[in-house]
Amino acid sequence: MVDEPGKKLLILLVDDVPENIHVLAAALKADYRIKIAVNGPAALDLAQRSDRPELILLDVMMPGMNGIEVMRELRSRPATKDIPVIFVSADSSEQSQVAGLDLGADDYLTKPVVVPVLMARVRNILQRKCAEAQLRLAAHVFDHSGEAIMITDRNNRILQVNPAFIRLTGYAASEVRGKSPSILASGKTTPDEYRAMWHSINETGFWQGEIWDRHKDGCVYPKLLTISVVRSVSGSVDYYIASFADISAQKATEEKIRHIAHHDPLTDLPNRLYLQISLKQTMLLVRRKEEEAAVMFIDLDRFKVINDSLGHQVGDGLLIEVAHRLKESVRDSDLVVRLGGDEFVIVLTDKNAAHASAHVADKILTALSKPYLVNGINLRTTPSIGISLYPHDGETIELLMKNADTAMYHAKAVGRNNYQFFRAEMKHLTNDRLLLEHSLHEALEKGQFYLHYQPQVKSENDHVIGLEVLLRWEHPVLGNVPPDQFIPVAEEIGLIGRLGEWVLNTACSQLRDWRSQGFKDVRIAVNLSVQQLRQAHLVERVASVLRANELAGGDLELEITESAAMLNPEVAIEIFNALRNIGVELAIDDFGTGYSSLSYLKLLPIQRLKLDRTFVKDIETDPNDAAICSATIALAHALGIEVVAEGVETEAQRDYLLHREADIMQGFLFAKPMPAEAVPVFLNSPRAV
Ligand SMILES: Nc1nc2c(ncn2[C@@H]2O[C@H](COP(=O)(O)O[C@H]3[C@@H](O)[C@H](n4cnc5c(=O)[nH]c(N)nc54)O[C@@H]3COP(=O)(O)O)[C@@H](O)[C@H]2O)c(=O)[nH]1
Repeated sequence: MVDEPGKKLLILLVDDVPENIHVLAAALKADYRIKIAVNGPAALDLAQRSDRPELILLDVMMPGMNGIEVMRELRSRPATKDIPVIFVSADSSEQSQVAGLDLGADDYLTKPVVVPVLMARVRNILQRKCAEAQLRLAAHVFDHSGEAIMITDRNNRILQVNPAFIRLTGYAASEVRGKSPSILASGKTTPDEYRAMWHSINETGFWQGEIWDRHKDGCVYPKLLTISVVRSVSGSVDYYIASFADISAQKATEEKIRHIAHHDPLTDLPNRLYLQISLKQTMLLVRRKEEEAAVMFIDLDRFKVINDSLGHQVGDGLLIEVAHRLKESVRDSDLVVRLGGDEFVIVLTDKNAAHASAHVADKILTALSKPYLVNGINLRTTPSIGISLYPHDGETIELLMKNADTAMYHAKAVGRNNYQFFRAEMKHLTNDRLLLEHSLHEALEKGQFYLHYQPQVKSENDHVIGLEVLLRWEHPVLGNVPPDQFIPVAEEIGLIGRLGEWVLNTACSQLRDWRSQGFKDVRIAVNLSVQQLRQAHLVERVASVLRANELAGGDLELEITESAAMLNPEVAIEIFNALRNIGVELAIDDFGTGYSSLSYLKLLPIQRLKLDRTFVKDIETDPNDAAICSATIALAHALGIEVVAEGVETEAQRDYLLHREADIMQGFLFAKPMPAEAVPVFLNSPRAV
């Protein structure tokens, strides 16, 4: 029975004498609702209805079923057994009062009733029942609460704990009773935090917050704890009531959300947002410790080419492995971030950040240049690294990042696969790169490209058997931009496909012209980029250009660099075979600078290997280069392939290569690349015959 505010309690009056009923009702009706029964069966019926009485005033002597029998019935029925009953009887003997109370009556009144006594007894019983009901409710809440509850005395010794406490902490009630709650402490919540907690409890009588406790099994867990003080009427502390819940799951969810917000989903490295937050803290810390910080901007060389030609899955796999190698190259305390795409940033601190970052950059260059195996495909990539130092190169995050980025562009511009520290004079470089990209986009439409042709001669007689087609770009402001500079950019911005097609069309149409002038025996050698190799319908396009210019397949040689062919050798073999089927000749360019698998090399249906000019250059002075040249020629011949030696500049080089039986030679010794109109003159010259 719990008091419902605003609703009067119901009392059932049971008496067979109307005058008695009248007296009782008159006394009670102002404060209570009244129901009346004039016999035992009617009383039992009313007592178990849904609108159950909170108290029954029961006459003992009634005809038929007397009060004692009614009482017995009430106590035997579950619905009525707890309803308080006051016997009202004319029998004032002690014996009869005891008998009534023994039966379970709550009180005994004798007739004639004295109204104030009646009122006081009724009030007392109802108040007691109400308090009992509230205690029962509180006990139920205590026992069944999902939150752990712990009651401690004024000395903060545990008095009572509920079942949820036992479940949550792992301790039985008997193990904690009489002990301090510090038995639950983990050591993770600091003394300062506890001091603040007690300050609030003592000052306000209340505290709520998160602390870390230790389960009996040793596990440390976070809990949300509420402590309130119970004071006596005089104001002194009687009890502390602590309730708490394990918030591990909530904390884990919060942590997961924080992690997602601060990390890159592909590599699980911290992201740009995290970098911003962390770099700010690093700068403060470095200042305090009088140290320095280095921001290293890392970009993978030609990543776009790999991604576009081998697909995003392979690109993603490569980025995951790069992230792993970067982590391996630095200390745990250093920060490795993926900004997006193929851009990574490392932040490290040191007394001498320049020295430390140079050391790390060397490690990264070595680690990232090692071969990768992604989805069964062997890959290679290299990084270009730009480094800015704090506070020397900038006092803000934006400036440090910008300067590291500029230094990275410089590293690309000076040949990739290296690192550069930021220098003020590099600033113009970023603008140059943007200008280059922008200019490249419109160069084709504006007719700024043209071709040069470099003769290839038969070693034994210097007869010109081919002309390598070399792309040139004359920009009105930038002047002559070397292909080494603009071709990688054209690849990165996705322009190389269109550009390559223009080269093929122009060169084939030029050969047709020369053919019509009577030059029947030279073929042209056109460079093909890795992205063109993956172009849809490449073979059909080549066939169609040849047809359009009335050329045979053998009039055209396609040169593919060793690294492009080995990027995905299976695909290269398939495309090469298709090109061979239309009669096109095939050469592997820059041989020796990439990483060839011999098992794949022998499967490629190629006619020529072009020995890179870096080996030819020092052929007379460097025994290693000489050995590579000899070995390459021997290998090619063993596979039935001809060798074109590139970059032959001196008679001595020529003699050496002739002696080693290089089949074809190309280089400034014979002719520099020349414009189309110079070619007929050269072909007609006595040397070229
Ligand atoms: N995908 C395409 N790549 C192309 C195309 N046109 C050129 N290229 C590639 O650009 C790289 C640089 O070429 P380039 O500056 O034209 O240099 C060529 C020759 O001028 C140079 N060479 C030739 N003989 C000598 C020599 O005796 N000494 C010397 N120092 N340099 C010499 O070599 C370059 C030709 O090299 P290769 O192609 O490896 O035979 C270069 O990688 C070109 O391939 C194009 O249309 N598409």
